[in-house]
Amino acid sequence: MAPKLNSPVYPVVWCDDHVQLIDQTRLPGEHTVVEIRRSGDMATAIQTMIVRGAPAIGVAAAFGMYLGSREISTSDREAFLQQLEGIGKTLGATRPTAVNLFWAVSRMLKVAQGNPGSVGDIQAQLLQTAVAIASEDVQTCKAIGEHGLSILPQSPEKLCLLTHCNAGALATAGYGTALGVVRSAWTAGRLAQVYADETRPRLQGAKLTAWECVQEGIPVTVIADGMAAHCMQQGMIDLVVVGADRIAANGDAANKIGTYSVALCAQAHKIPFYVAAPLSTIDFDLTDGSKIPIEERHPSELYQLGDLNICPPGVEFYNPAFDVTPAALIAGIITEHGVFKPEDVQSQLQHLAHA
Ligand SMILES: CSC[C@@H](O)[C@@H](O)C(=O)COP(=O)(O)O
Repeated sequence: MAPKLNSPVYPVVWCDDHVQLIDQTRLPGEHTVVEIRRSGDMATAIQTMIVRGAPAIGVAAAFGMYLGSREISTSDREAFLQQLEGIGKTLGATRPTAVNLFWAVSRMLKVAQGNPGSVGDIQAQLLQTAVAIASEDVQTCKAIGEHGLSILPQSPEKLCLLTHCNAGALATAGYGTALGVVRSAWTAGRLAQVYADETRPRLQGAKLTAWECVQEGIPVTVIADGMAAHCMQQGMIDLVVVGADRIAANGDAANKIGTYSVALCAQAHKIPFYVAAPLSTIDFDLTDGSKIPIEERHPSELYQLGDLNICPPGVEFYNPAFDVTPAALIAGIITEHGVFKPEDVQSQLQHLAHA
């Protein structure tokens, strides 16, 4: 049996002089930690989804920037900053949808540009900033979890909550966004059951959300994505909470492919549909969700199940990794600053955004 990972789970950890990533491509069967010492390896780890989930990608990219800063050999400040920008571009080219990646790279670049000291001083401040981004993210997730308690429907019965993909500790620096709400509801004694959509094609729900719930002793039922509507029709779901990869200024939210269908089903059954995400996931530069870049991934994610090729030769594939749920379907966005109607996100939160 695979060794138990430490609980709570921290998927991106700074360790003396390198980063340790939990290899999420191998969970739940194997609990492997990958050591990352170079920015190029961090870019590959993000692209291949060893580390995944919007806030976790942001934290990983921040450490990638620091690792990259150590690879630059010049002591000339301007040349250093220019090369650092190039490293930011390499990291930014890995996954286009999660805005936390660009947010973290931009915060790291601003720190470097704003430091008038030597290259050594800048490198030291970059490491401090990456560590701060990671620890802030855990605190942010805990605040999201706390605010999430306020959206739980008042009922003498314990609640059944449905989620899609994995927005848990693994997808953040720790604790999770949507699963942060689940954890808080569980601790408060308000939760009966989590329904986890398996989340084709990569099965983050069946593999990662289910694994996290089992680690915490939270009752979890995995369903195939196509079963969510049926479960809602049967009255089995009280509430839907999902994460997000990028939220536009008007409250439209991109999340794992299939989230939009869940939101439509929830609307049809009058079940509240919430998005839980930190401020770093809101892209105030995009007026609406149609402008969110949607990553397309390799078709093998669709036709390969383990070593098995499940489709006949000659088939074409389309594999968008995310979809956009229109703000009109979202009851509220749970952030570290409270719960907001999608239409209020810009007016209430833009002034708080850092980078
Ligand atoms: C707190 S994580 C929110 C989202 O990043 C999550 O729901 C999701 O869609 C992750 O997609 P992934 O492709 O696994 O990186």
